[in-house]
Order: sequence, then structure tokens, then C-alpha cells
Amino acid sequence: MVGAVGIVAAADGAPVTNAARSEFVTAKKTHFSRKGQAYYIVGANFWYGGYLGAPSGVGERARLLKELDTMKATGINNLRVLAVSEKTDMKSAVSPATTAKPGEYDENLLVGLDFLMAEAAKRDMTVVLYLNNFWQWSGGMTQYLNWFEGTPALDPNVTKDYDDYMKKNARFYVNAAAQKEYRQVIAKIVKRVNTITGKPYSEDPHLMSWQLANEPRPGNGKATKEEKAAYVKWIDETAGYIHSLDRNHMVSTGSEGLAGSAHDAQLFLDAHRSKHVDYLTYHLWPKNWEWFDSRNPEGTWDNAITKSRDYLNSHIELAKKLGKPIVLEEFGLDRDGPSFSIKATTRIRDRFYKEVFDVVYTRAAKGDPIAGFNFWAWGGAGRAANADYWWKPGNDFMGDPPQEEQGLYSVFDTDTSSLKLIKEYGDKLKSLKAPAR
Ligand SMILES: O=C1NC[C@H](CO)[C@@H](O)[C@@H]1O
Repeated sequence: MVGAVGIVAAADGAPVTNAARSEFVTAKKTHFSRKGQAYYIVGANFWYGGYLGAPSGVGERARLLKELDTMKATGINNLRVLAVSEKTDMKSAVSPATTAKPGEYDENLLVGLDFLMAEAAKRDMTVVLYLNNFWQWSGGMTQYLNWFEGTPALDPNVTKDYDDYMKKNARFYVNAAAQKEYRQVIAKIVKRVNTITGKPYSEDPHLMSWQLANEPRPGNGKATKEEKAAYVKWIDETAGYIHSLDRNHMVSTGSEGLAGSAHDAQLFLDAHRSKHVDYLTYHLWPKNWEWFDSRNPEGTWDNAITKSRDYLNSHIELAKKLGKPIVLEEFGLDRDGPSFSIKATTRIRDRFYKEVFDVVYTRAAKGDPIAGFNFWAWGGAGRAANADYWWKPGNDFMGDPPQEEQGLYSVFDTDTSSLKLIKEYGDKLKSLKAPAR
């Protein structure tokens, strides 16, 4: 079978020819390689990119093109995007959703993903697509359990009980019926032929990696040995399944690192040791993890930045242990005040971004396995519609998903100081060459 760009690929999706292989992002020991060069990630989280690409309904293709051009001008070369959502009754979740019910999928949203992939390729951006969500804002694992366990989909914004939510959510990994549907969705997307380009996703060199889920956790902070073992097994088997469908692309977990691994470094290593997991991921959330209090910035900044620096550096050491690259694929802090208003300044957030960039750049320049970053998250031209800053169907999408106030962590197209920092550090990072081996 000859692929759209003349790449010869066997019908079963065997790897493309060696020449074309170099077009794909691959992990070469502890670094990424692309087109024969070291590849560093200067990325944005853009969860709703596929939504904007839809041909009708929620689609806003003119806005999508504008956002991609603004990101390109900011030096962004990678997007981390939600590939599929699950229809749910939960108020904190996005609607519409890709999977209306098991076996029924919204082609309008899937074509939206096709359009996003096609437009990202035109700008030579690479894309990480995550195939599920540990959190409720896109339906996610709790919605799968509603379908297959008959239990209510849990919205922590309503129950106010994250520990209970996380413990129950871990049952997703061992629910055979849920896993069957999840794998059906995986197969549907991984084997999909892009309706805009005519190219199979499995042969698209602008896809950087398939990602199991957004922030999958083994359960809550008191996860049992059995829950941890089930989590590691799920990662290994699901990543192996994806590789069996697509031998050209990398697979990653979407893990937050120790904060999402019950603070168990051995578990984080075990979860990423699988030969089917090509690189490590981690996220950094000083405010969410209560290291930083944005109502008391002076009193909590030192604590937050000390812990952040340690978190940033210690995970690079863990990546060294496994001999794989690691990407800081989420980090953020709220606006001065704190405030959700786009009018609020971002001095503290800019200072935090600079601290993060300094560690990432310094370690990468030393040849350490940190392969780049994705900030959370691109707000661009999106604007909050309601006085209470909560999202309602029909409102603009922006970096903050519906379970959080619109404006919490978004970087807007008017946040010029933040965009300038991203450009400046992104250009430095992209200029690095991989260490001679
Ligand atoms: O993946 C995530 N990590 C942190 C974000 C901000 O709280 C959150 O919106 C998202 O679920």
C-alpha cells in the first residue's frame, strides 16, 4: 500500500521506509530526534484544538487558523490535544463529546481532529493526542465506569471528595468491559484515515505520540499494592496495544510524575519502564498541590519555588535512570490578584514561567534527558463569557477546561509578557543540539 506521500507501508501498518522514518519524532536513547536533528519541545496545551476544527456545530475554523498562526509566531512547535471525549451528564464536562455512548461516535468532532492535524502539519507543528482523561472535564474514566459499572459519573466539583473520586476511578483499569470499549476507541482513532489529507494517522509524521490519558493516576495517595500493580499492567498492555496498531509513533502515559503516582518513585519508574512507553512525562502544579497560595504570594513563593525546582530536577534524574527522554508537558500558575480576569497582570506567573524555563533550558543544555515543555494552557483569543467565569455550552473554549474558572491558567493572546518569555526561551531550547553520544 502506498501512503499519501509515497511512503511504502505494509497494509498491517508496518513501519514506513527508513528514509521516511526520520520524519517521525523518535526517542534516541535519552533525546528526541526528528529529521536527523535533535528535537526539543516548545509546546502548548491546546486541549480543544480538535473542537475548533470541527466543520459544523462547535467548530470555529477561522479562529483555529488564527490561534495556530499566533502560536507559530510565538515559536510553539508542539501541541498537546484531547483526541476524544465521552458524553456525560456532569456539569463540569465539555459538550458535545466524541463518544455519545459506547460504539457511537461524533464524526463532526473526529473530522475536527483531522482538520487540526492537517493545519498543524502545514505549520510544521507536532501533536500529542491523549485518548482518555483521569479527570471528569471530558467525561473520561468516570464516564466509562458509569457506562459499564452503572455507578454515577463522579464530578469532584460536586462531591468535593477527590480522594473518593480517585480511588473509584482506578477501577477503570480493571473493568474488562470498559477496557474493551476504550480499546475500540483507541483502534478507531489510531487506525483512522485523516479525511482532510487522506493520510492514515499512523503514517502522519506530525503526530508525535499517542498518549494513554490525561494525568492517569493509580488511585488516590493511599493506592494499594494491588492498585499500583493494576496501573502498571494497564500502562504496559495498553501502550503495547497501541504499538501493535501503529509501529511508527511513540506512546506516552500522560503521567504527572510523583504527584500522580502516589508519591511513589518506584511506581513512577515501574510505570515507565515498559518497552512500550517511549518517554516519560510530568506536570508541575504548585497551586493545585498547595505549595503556593496565590492569596499570599509573598508568604508562599519561596516554599513553592524550592519545591518546584526539586520536582523539576528530580524527575530528570528518574528519566536518567530509565534512559528515556522526559517532557514537562503541563505547568501553570494563576494571574496576579489572584484574578480570573484577562485584565489582571501576570507578573507572578511570568516569574514562575521563567524559573521553570531556566531549569529546563539549563538541564537540556547540559545534555540531560529533559526534552522540553508544554505550558498549560493556550487561551489565545478565547474570552470568558460569564460573570462567574464558569463555562457553559456555547461559550468560547480556552485553556481552562469546564471544570475550572475560565481564565484560571489560560495564556491569552494579549498576555504579551508571557508570550515573550515563551518565545525567548523556546528559541534558546530549539537551538540546542543533542549531546554527542
Ligand atoms: O490535566 C490537567 N492538569 C491541571 C490543569 C489545571 O488545574 C487541569 O485543568 C487539567 O485537568
